[in-house]
Amino acid sequence: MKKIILASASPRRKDILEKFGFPFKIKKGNIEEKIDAEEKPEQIAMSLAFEKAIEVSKSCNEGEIVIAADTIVVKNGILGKPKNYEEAFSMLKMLQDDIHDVITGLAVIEVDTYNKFVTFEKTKVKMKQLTDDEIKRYIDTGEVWDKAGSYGIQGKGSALIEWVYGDYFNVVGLPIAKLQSMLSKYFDLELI
Ligand SMILES: Cc1cn([C@H]2C[C@H](O)[C@@H](COP(=O)(O)OP(=O)(O)OP(=O)(O)O)O2)c(=O)[nH]c1=O
Repeated sequence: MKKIILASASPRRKDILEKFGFPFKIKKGNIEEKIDAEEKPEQIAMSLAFEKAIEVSKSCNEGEIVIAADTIVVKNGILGKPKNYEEAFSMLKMLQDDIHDVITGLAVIEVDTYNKFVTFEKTKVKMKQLTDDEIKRYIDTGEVWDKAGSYGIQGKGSALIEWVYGDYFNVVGLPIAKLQSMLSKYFDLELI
């Protein structure tokens, strides 16, 4: 019986995968998320997801399948997690009243065969117009810190979003429909 290892410390990725009742374990690797500004955003998200999966697969056992993901927000460059208040403010100021892309890189590695698959999903998100005061009040909710682009669509950040075009779960951090297809097609693993 194959076992899924989710190479992630993100509670959101865990929540999404847990819905299926398929048993899995969590193992978090420790990679430094370096971004090469020369590369395309899709490539960056895939490389980071792949590095996370490789790192964790080194300490995995036979029969295990490692899943990793990396989510970035793209608008005039790549927006990761904010390091401080000013960064969170300037990200939200840039995102408000406009459309941006959320890209999640997804990597799956089978430990036995070393078969590897890497892909990405892209979702378009329209954030509504926000005053500086609204941005500040949102930062004060405290939910911006561990989120790419400084917002969480699944939390109070839902009130900032006008529309989403594409996979909502991709914005939250795990493109589950794509993952389900990948596991079924290449690893004979059925989530549903
Ligand atoms: C845009 C957006 C991002 N996010 C989150 C998803 C990711 O967890 C996070 C981006 O950081 P990531 O580096 O992708 O992931 P992580 O550090 O949280 O977890 P790990 O590397 O251990 O798997 O931003 C939301 O939760 N909601 C949103 O609306």
